[in-house]
Amino acid sequence: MHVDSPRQANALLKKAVPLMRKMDVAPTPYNYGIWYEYVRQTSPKLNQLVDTTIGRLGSLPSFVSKELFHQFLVAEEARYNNEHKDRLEQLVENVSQSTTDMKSSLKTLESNVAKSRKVLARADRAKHLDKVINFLDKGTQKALQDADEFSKTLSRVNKEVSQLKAELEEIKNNVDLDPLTQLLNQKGLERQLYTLVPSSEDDLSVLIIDIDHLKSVNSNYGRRAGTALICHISRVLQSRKLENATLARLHGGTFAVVLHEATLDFAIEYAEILRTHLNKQRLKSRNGSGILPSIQVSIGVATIIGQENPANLIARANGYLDNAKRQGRNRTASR
Ligand SMILES: Nc1nc2c(ncn2[C@@H]2O[C@H](COP(=O)(O)OP(=O)(O)OP(=O)(O)O)[C@@H](O)[C@H]2O)c(=O)[nH]1
Repeated sequence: MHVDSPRQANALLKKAVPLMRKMDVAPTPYNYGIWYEYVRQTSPKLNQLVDTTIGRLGSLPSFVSKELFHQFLVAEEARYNNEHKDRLEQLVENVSQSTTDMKSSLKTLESNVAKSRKVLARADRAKHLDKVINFLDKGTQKALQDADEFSKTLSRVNKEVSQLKAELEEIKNNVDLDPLTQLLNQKGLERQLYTLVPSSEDDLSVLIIDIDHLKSVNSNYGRRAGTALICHISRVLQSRKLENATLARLHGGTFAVVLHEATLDFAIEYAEILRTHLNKQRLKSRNGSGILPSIQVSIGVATIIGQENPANLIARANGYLDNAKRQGRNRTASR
């Protein structure tokens, strides 16, 4: 997957958004995703499909962009990872082997039946009846065994295919989620922001919250304690979530909170409430290495300016977070 720098993303969005407006395309995450990749010219096939659809229908209906999104964007990230590919290849190999065995077994039975028929057609058939019955009995027993084996293989394969389908479906649904906390991941957050920005009126604020000295927590108390700390903060953020807010874990110990209809002053106040609440919490380490120091986080807060694009807004909040770290950590900065 390619990751564009904020500058590149900005330039691409400047091309994509006017096109979307011209086509009267709704500002949904799917549409942003598709038109972003369209102007980026990531896949000639995608561009060709978009052009053909617009040529035929005069626009790109949302069900088409949703399908293209799953086909071209999700597919790239999630659909067929190597593990799934290997499992599918193994399945096809198993079915193919079983089918060959079954075919050869049926052929043998067919030839046994033909031979028996010939014997029964002879004048002295009475002499050979026992032999023929035995012969046919053995042949059918063998075919039944093989058919049973084949049917077992088929149901194994069927079960495995259903499981693969379910796993792929889950990957598709979770492509925007952070597996550790089930909050949105960075990509999910960006998609959300693309839908929120057009309707915001200078009142969309972003908090980037980063755990202070997570590296030391990992080395002093073990990585499990560090991960437990990440999960704990995620739970605190969820329990203190404001209505209409969006939460994400961007990476490691870094979270984002998007506040809709929140001025900069309000967002700073809310950031301070979260930070001081976290300061009062202590986590106990399970491996007996003691109680972790009080939770400290640094927070960068930015409020959207005019038609600022999401990547820029996040980059500004990250810049303010760096300022909070430089000024000594465990504080909120908005400049
Ligand atoms: N336990 C745990 N650690 C993680 C996880 N993801 C990333 N990390 C680690 O978290 C640490 C984050 O370090 P930084 O943010 O660079 O620095 P820091 O020690 O938190 O220091 P400051 O952010 O400057 O206060 C790195 O050592 C990562 O390896 C995770 O899921 N669990």
